[in-house]
Amino acid sequence: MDAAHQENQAARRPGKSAGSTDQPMRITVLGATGSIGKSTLDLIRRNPDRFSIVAVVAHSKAVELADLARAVDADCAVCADEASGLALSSALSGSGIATGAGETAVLEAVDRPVDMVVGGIVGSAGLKPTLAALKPGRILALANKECLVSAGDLFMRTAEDMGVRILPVDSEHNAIFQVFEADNASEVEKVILTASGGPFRTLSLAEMEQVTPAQALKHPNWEMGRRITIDSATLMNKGFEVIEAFHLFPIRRDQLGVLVHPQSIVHGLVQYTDGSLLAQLGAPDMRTPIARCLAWPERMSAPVERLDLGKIANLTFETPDLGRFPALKLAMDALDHGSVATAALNAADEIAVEAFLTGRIAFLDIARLVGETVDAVLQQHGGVRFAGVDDVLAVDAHARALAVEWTERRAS
Ligand SMILES: NC(=O)C1=CN([C@@H]2O[C@H](COP(=O)(O)OP(=O)(O)OC[C@H]3O[C@@H](n4cnc5c(N)ncnc54)[C@H](OP(=O)(O)O)[C@@H]3O)[C@@H](O)[C@H]2O)C=CC1
Ligand SMILES: CC(=O)[C@@H](O)[C@H](O)COP(=O)(O)O
Ligand SMILES: [Mn+2]
Repeated sequence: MDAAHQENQAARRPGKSAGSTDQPMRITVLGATGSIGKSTLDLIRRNPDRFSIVAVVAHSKAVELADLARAVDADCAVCADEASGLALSSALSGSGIATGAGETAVLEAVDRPVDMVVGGIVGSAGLKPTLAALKPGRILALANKECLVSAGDLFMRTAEDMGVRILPVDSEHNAIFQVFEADNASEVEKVILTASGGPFRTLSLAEMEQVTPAQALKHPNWEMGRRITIDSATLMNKGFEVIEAFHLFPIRRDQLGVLVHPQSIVHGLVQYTDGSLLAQLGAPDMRTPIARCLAWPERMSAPVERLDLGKIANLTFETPDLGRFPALKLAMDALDHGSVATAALNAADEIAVEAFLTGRIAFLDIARLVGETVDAVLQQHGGVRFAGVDDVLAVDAHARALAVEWTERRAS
């Protein structure tokens, strides 16, 4: 390559991104000890000039959080669990890293000035801190999909009021984000989320009656936390993702579709009125969508496997079977019923997944429990409109109580 060509190439290279300004981009990571949190911190550690970590937040894994905080030289580390505060402060004593524990400490950590917050807490426990992260001038890289399932309208309204840009971390939504042409939104016909189908994709309902937590925790393609892994096995995760997509993109409910794609290589697709179907492909490694968010609107290098499509050879697609995977239908129906139903859906599912993992209910009971709980909550709170987070948490608490009763009846 001659010098003039090199100069030309360099001139075409984008100079700065949200993360490559003169000052490093300041980031807070919620759910730092989880699968999303650790993938995020891995990318950040590889780019110390580009990013600096302000706060890392977890629930109770104090020692692990302390190690991560040291590794990225965070300003502060916080456990949401009050009782883990002592373990955290001793693990970080002498490090110069500030520590805290409990809900107020989490909200104070979220309040520290940053450019981006990565929302990687699991479940509706993430709702308050992630809502609190919505402050003017920030970007929210959102993985915690339960925020949108529990409180999508409220969450998106707050983000809009605050002028916060939400970048989707969830692989399907990140894929769609990458191929969704905002300028041609009115020409979008369909948005398609792919689903691996989970470990029980080919099992009959009778066979699924017998499956164990250990089998359900073996996702065919992704390494993830326990809750989302079980949700993938029931396809509730895909139902949540339909709700998530409805809130994230300017589309109607009837434009959303799900396609089972066992290889998890094609993550999401957008179909346009001219017949074009645009897709994003990548190895099943969350560092690709996370990197897309961290570097947005540019790109950055990510240490993920490169696809060799010649070797992969076959990409296959199937229509989801709602008879064998009723959780997907429950979620789509909940979206049609509105906010109360989706909040109850998430809360009931959190209880159901935990009950399954601890051997108190069977795998197929998850959808039974969730369906009956959503119906019962709708009967009582059907017409409620969420004005604030406390309204959401009231429905969430009611659904949890009913779901616990369901589990107890099952066990007796
Ligand atoms: N893993 C993945 O590949 C993907 C995940 N997502 C979504 O991202 C979110 C995180 O998933 P994942 O990383 O797999 O989950 P993990 O179970 O691996 O991690 C959950 C994280 O949340 C923290 N946490 C739990 N409860 C609280 C709380 N009350 N306050 C503060 N922190 C809390 C945990 O802390 P501690 O370790 O101390 O308990 C941990 O850091 C979920 O919403 C999931 O649906 C979306 C797409 C892909
Ligand atoms: C990695 C990710 O985004 C998960 O949400 C993943 O999609 C789960 O796999 P399923 O497609 O099996 O739900
Ligand atoms: Mn996903």
